[in-house]
Amino acid sequence: MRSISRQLPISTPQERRTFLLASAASALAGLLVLPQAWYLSRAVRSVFPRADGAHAWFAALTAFFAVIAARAVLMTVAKWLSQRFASHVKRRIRREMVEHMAALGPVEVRRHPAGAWRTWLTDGIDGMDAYLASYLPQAAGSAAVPIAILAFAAVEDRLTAVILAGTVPFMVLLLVLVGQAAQKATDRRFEALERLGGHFLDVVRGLWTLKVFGRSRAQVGIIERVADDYRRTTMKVLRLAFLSSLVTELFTMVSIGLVAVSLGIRLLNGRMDFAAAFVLLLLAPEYYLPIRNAGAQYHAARDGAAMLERHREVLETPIPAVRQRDGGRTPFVSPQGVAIEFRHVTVRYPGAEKPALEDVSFRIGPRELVAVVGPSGAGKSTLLAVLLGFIRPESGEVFIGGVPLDEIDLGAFRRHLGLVAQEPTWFHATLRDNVTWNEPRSDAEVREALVMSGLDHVVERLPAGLDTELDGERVQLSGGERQRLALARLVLRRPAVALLDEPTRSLDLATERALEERLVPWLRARTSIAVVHRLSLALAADRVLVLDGGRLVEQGRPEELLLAHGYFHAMLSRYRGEEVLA
Ligand SMILES: Nc1ncnc2c1ncn2[C@@H]1O[C@H](COP(=O)(O)OP(=O)(O)OP(=O)(O)O)[C@@H](O)[C@H]1O
Repeated sequence: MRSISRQLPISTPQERRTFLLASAASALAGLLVLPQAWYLSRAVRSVFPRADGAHAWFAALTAFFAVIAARAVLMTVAKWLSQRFASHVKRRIRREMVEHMAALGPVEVRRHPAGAWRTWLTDGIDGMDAYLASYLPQAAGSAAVPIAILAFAAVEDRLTAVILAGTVPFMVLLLVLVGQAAQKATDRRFEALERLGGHFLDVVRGLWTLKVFGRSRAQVGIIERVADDYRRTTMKVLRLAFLSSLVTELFTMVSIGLVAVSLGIRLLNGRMDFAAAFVLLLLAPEYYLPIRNAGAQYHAARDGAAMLERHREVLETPIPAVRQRDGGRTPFVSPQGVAIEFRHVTVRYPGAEKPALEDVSFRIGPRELVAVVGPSGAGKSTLLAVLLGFIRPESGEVFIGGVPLDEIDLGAFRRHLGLVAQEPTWFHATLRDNVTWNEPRSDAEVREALVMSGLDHVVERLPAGLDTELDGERVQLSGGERQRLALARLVLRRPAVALLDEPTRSLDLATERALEERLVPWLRARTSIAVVHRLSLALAADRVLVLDGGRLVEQGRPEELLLAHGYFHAMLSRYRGEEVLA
């Protein structure tokens, strides 16, 4: 439980204010139980004959109801403030995680499965309510009530104070023991929930492959197993939650019983005033209430704490490329591009033995189209990831316009970049918004981009043309159409540096050739790097970089490389053979 209190998720003054107010209101509502019990005992005593008379009875009862009303108001205020605090913290945590996720970039983000991200950002954060809105404010204000009751008992009746003080350590010890077991169980349950999210996502994404390979049933079996694991861990958590409730309830009953017996005996012997005994008897359950609440809510609170741990882990993951995010240097980039230089760059993915790029050096200038070729896994996409700032080299340096990439204001540099990724994405919006990114563009500009990318033929076939909603249900784009959409985006952006990762992979040969004819002059008008498997674009490039096993094994003009009869020549011979077969 101490570990939870150490992780107060407060980071803004507003959150601190709301939390303190909520805790104060909750503590005050708790403390009012003292006058409440006091006035009730006076009212009850006044009913007996020879007591203070009707007037005192009425006054005590009025005060009792006034205190109850004040408590109700304070509890409502405390609840409202706690909810406000919870929604502030949840909103901030969600924003911080999404912002950090965006800053980490795709390479780092993939270190956690997509399903885990989904679980954290939806169920995980929403599941923090019990922790943030109930557990924390109550826990912060709860110490005040038992201390006040103990002090009151010490003044009124020493023996009751001794019983109250003496029983608490046992209850805390029992709770700590159950809590330790519950911590492991709740953490396992949270992990099972993450796994479940991941497997569901795998099935939805990979249904084609799973069906064709006859693995969909097996996958359903896996989901059943994971779901069963989640069910079992949830049941274990619930068992422990019931156990901790049972332990605290039992112990509380025994302790209250002890207080009642000691008070009763002395009352019978006439050694104690009725009102004093009655008020202490009323206060005894309130004394144990915070511990009972802690026991009952511990498992829910642990879920919130587990989510907070994930939040901290994500925020502590260092952002790969950018050493200085704000106030970085801005290289001069002209519309014709910028000089990009790799000097002895070696890149290793976390945990990988072999580097993905090894001692790679080259230089590209403005108005130059460079094709990067090489077998699968050679490090071509990694080269682009380095340039985009998604992964940081282990050694060596990258210079943009003479400025080291590490010192660059990456946000400003990325505004000059355009990218056609290997698997282009589309968003739930109209085709026009997908091409323009919602930026105001003239019809002529959009038209030019459509023609250049070959997307115009696709638009003609769509029911509402450019205003067709891409919703994934009625209108879906094929792989080649998505690629053309990405190219249209690139052309419309007019970047100084164009990066393309297999831009024509899903296109048929005729479409590819037609596209290249239009695209190559455009690419040559800026700094362009195109990763290609299909080598016709490489033949049209100003220069070719050949990667193999992470090393830059050849570079030069395509005609020079062909004459050298090296890697590129061999690749081209194979490629031509495949093309003839195709
Ligand atoms: N996120 C990653 N984590 C760990 N290793 C990775 C990661 N991405 C790529 N690799 C490894 O780095 C090496 C280079 O991968 P990269 O994707 O750059 O190759 P590529 O030349 O683009 O391949 P392809 O042509 O198949 O796309 C490969 O061995 C790959 O397994």
